[in-house]
Amino acid sequence: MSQPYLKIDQVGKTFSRRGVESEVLRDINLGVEKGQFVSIIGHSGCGKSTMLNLVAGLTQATTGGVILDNREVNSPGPDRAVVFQNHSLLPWLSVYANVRLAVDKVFSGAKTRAQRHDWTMHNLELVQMVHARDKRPSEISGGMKQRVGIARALAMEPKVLLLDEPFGALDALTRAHLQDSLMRIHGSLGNTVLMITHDVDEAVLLSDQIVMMTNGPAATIGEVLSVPLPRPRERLELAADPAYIGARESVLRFLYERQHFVEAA
Ligand SMILES: Nc1ncnc2c1ncn2[C@@H]1O[C@H](COP(=O)(O)OP(=O)(O)OP(=O)(O)O)[C@@H](O)[C@H]1O
Repeated sequence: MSQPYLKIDQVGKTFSRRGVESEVLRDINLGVEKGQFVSIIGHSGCGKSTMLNLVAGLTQATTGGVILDNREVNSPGPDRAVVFQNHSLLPWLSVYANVRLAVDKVFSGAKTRAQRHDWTMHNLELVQMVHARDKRPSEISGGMKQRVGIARALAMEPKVLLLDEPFGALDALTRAHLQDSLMRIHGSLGNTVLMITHDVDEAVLLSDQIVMMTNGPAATIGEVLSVPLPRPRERLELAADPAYIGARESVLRFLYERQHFVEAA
């Protein structure tokens, strides 16, 4: 059988701090096919960010490993671009320069200056941010900053886009706009995406698969739900769609019946 494009293989992660060991993840096995949009959902503190960081190469697995496109992941690299909840734009650079910096880093050998400029502008267009290209991050809204972060990540042409609650800090309307943008971009570019979210509707609307994590310590994947809704998806039409309602209910049942949130002591 052929390998999935992204494979998390029997991964376990134990942190050691001042001689105290805490097992955060155990026996994580997940395969993601090229072009799939996969969400990870689970209660706070179960280890979702740790899992994403392992794929990003920011954390090393204690056991098992991560394989992307037949190569083992051991360190961060431009083939895995991460967008965090709180934007990580450089405040002294313009919107354009923030994206251009990533473009120059990845494509300085492969594209000419003019091509790198065009590529930067193309990615700003994708997220509809060309109009603010000369602004600094402090001069634009939170939603706009996340758009720029997404443009910067897309501009690196990563093999997998890693989104750690990218819309978590935004108001509901801005969030909906950005979800629609992301769906449109995924629809046209076919990116492989791994996204952490706490929002059940967001997970169902955007995903092909929803990975549901059990509570920690030693959290693992409790269930993977396929979302069989055809694309392109329209949020208003889906609200009354039985398949959408069924998927939403499955995730809610998992989170609130099978895996109650227990507040850490
Ligand atoms: N570098 C670290 N050293 C020690 N413990 C860590 C480290 N990083 C994370 N942890 C612990 O691992 C557990 C899982 O954290 P993680 O941030 O992955 O969870 P999460 O599901 O993403 O949480 P949330 O939904 O609240 O963002 C937590 O108990 C956290 O304290």
